[in-house]
Amino acid sequence: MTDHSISLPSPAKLNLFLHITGQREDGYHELQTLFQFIDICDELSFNTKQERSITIEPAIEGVSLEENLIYKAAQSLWPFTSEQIGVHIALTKRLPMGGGIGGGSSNAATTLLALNQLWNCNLSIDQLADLGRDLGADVPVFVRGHAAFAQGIGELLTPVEPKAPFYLLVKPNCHVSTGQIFTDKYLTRDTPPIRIAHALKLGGKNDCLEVVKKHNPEVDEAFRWLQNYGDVKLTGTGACLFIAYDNIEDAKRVSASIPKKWQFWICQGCNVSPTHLALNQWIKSKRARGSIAD
Ligand SMILES: C[C@](O)(CO)[C@H](O)COP(=O)(O)OP(=O)(O)OC[C@H]1O[C@@H](n2ccc(N)nc2=O)[C@H](O)[C@@H]1O
Ligand SMILES: Nc1ncnc2c1ncn2[C@@H]1O[C@H](COP(=O)(O)OP(=O)(O)OP(=O)(O)O)[C@@H](O)[C@H]1O
Repeated sequence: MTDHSISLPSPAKLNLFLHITGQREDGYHELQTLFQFIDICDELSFNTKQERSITIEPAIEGVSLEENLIYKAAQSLWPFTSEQIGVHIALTKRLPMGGGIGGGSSNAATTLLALNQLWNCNLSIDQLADLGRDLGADVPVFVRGHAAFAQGIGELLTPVEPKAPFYLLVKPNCHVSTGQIFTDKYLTRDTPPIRIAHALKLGGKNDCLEVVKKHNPEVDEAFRWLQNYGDVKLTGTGACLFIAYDNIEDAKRVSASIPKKWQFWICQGCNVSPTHLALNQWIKSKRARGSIAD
């Protein structure tokens, strides 16, 4: 890595619970959720160039360049750059899309954090989180880079330190439409609000689960299979399901018999985002080379 290039991991997140406490006039839902990162990551490599263009390789199947959240995030920083700077971004995609683990939002946040450095935009984390909010409800937590209790429509974040167990994460073979879940008239929308201390101690449930299972029989099937092996949870609006284990061997034992049709990962919760750990390392070595004043 040089002053003109950086490679960063872009992690997934889990919603350890997700309560819907109401709905606003504009249709958006008021939530309470607990975000924790996990150590499965996409990888993004950024190389600046002396022409004003943003290129991404490889393209994501089914997503045009202009729709790619990486492109949108880079574009949102244009107003804070000089005319003659651009970027080429190499993407290694590992996170499944539409699984409720926030890969697109994470990629957007990683791009904001990287280009803020490489393009010398000098924006604060608050400013980057504000830009991120316009790209997706989950972008700000990835920008801030700490596990958080979220309220409002997901934008009011309080950093927290939940336990960081191992997780068995399973992806049923289907793609859940977030819009379809949030517009279902039978969605639970009146869970009473809880306090942070309660959330950390006792956790909660995912109010989307029943509606997600109803629209996606494959989630229902995977949920019933996993129920034999622990306390199964849905992340976001799915389709991914997870079980927490204190011991990695337990996760491995269950994973050995998972039906072949479902993808799975064994991972660990992280309360600090791997993106921030790598970025701080890069800033430190840049300082050591004398390129940034303390
Ligand atoms: C449910 C979560 O996964 C929890 O982490 C996220 O809040 C959803 O994140 P996302 O997919 O990035 O969501 P967005 O792209 O911002 O919104 C997708 C759609 O979900 C609905 N939506 C989203 C967030 C929210 N608090 N209320 C909503 O009703 C809206 O219909 C919106 O059009
Ligand atoms: N860089 C990107 N990576 C993944 N998806 C992207 C990206 N850019 C745009 N998208 C679009 O965003 C959609 C949602 O992607 P994402 O991986 O964030 O879903 P998700 O895991 O369900 O997230 P969430 O929990 O935020 O709902 C994808 O189906 C895709 O059409």
